[in-house]
Amino acid sequence: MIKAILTDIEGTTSSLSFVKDVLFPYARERLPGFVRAHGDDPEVVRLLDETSALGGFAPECERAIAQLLAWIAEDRKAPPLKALQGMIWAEGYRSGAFFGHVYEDAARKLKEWHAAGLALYVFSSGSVQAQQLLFAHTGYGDLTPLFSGYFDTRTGPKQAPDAYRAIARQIGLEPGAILFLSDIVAELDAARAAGFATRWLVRGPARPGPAIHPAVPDFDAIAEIA
Ligand SMILES: CSCCC(=O)C(=O)COP(=O)(O)O
Ligand SMILES: [Mg+2]
Repeated sequence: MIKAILTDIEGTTSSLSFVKDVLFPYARERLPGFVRAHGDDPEVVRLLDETSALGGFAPECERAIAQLLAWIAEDRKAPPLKALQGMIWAEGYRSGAFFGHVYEDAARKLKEWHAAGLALYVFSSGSVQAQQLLFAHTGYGDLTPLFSGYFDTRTGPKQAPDAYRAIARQIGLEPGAILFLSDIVAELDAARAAGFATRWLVRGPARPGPAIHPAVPDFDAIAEIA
């Protein structure tokens, strides 16, 4: 019996286009200026040091900026990049430059599932701060009260079964009691290998895929949960 739902964001609760065409360019344009302006912020210094360590070079601000921009270009889900993007998006949400996009069916079903007693969690490559910002600033209001917790790649890569095992331990449920929702089959494979139930979100035209992950066009089609 499903007791908790763990959901991906990009392509699942929210559109690919919002992340790729709104959030990513906003952070890319502001990242060099943000890092230079916050060079004495201990958290930014820590993230730049982590960038240098991951990149294999001695700590140096301009070198770290170049590394971060290279990771953006290849959409590398490096934790210090994702953390800095979240810090930059905070200003975008605060100033009203954009809202957090959430599909209508996702917002409605998340509210229904929460009201029915299911525990809701998020697992995204975006930092926990970025996840909370997105759900706090949606067109359907602040959805953060619906969620019991957030996980990012500091728990582990989304395509690694161990990340889902760690999440199940932290949630305190057997993996089989957790349903994972994602648009990416490799993520669903990892969750399934850890024992999670899965649904494959295929928003837009239907695509052939593995029967082990039932395909659904939206959250309304996940009817048997609640
Ligand atoms: C928290 S919104 C930004 C999502 C993000 O940064 C990203 O890389 C996409 O991650 P997801 O795991 O949600 O596909
Ligand atoms: Mg996704």
